[in-house]
Amino acid sequence: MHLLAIGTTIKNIILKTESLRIGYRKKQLETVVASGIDIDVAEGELTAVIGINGVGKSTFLRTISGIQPALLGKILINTEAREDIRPQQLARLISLVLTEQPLSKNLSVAELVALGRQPYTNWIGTLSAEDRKMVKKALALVNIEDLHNKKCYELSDGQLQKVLIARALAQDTKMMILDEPTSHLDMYHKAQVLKLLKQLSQQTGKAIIFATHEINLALQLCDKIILMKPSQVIQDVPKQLIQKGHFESIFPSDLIVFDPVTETFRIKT
Ligand SMILES: Nc1ncnc2c1ncn2[C@@H]1O[C@H](COP(=O)(O)OP(=O)(O)OP(=O)(O)O)[C@@H](O)[C@H]1O
Repeated sequence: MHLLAIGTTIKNIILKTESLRIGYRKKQLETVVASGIDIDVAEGELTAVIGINGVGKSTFLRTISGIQPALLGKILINTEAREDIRPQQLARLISLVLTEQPLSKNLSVAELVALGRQPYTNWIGTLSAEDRKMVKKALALVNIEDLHNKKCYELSDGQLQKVLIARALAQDTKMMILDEPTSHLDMYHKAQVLKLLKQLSQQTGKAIIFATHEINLALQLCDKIILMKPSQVIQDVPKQLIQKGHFESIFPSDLIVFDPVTETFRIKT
């Protein structure tokens, strides 16, 4: 078992990558998006993946979650090589919340959240008492019990995002991966959803990894940050990344600057 010492606490490592290279392969042609990725994520940790548009955040999340193959290197999930894990077992280890995923908005909230139980139900999808209990618990954790009978087409973007998070919780996995969970949300609801992820990582012990453009919020809330730059991918705690000056060079400096004192980006005047 891989363990990580954080202060005096020892935590299980849920995800580890070694010399990982990600990108796309078409016939003989390999397009490398990022390489030399060495990261680890432990239980109960909230980790943000940040970086400019097109740097490879979604490609990274799709690769670690098994939607697309790695070009090179290792991905260990709960100490097992990802390619050795059968799809059914992977679905019990990783839940995914993707943007723009096709979903039937004709379903009620409870029905959509119940889809998270698919890795556990029989082939006709009959819910057991345990499945129903997990759906109820997921709705309660996200604090949306009052929505359970609503149709998904009746929900606001913020409510729908919470329903998708509840579906991932109902899947009862060690790790939850979200790609831009706060896109389309206003400032208040962005903060609300990210705060919810923080609480869930602490309450449930899940490792939660999400891609985001909300750097200011991620710096305040996350245990760790995976910073993707065109030349390298670095993982560290927010304080260390700030102290080492990594945020000063993320964006071209003509428009916005990072203020290490307030730990926020500002428009250049
Ligand atoms: N299916 C694909 N085939 C080939 N190249 C792709 C494919 N999908 C994405 N890319 C390329 O991979 C690179 C990384 O894209 P990716 O979507 O992972 O970036 P991102 O950091 O998530 O971007 P954004 O912040 O804009 O969502 C880009 O150059 C993109 O054009």
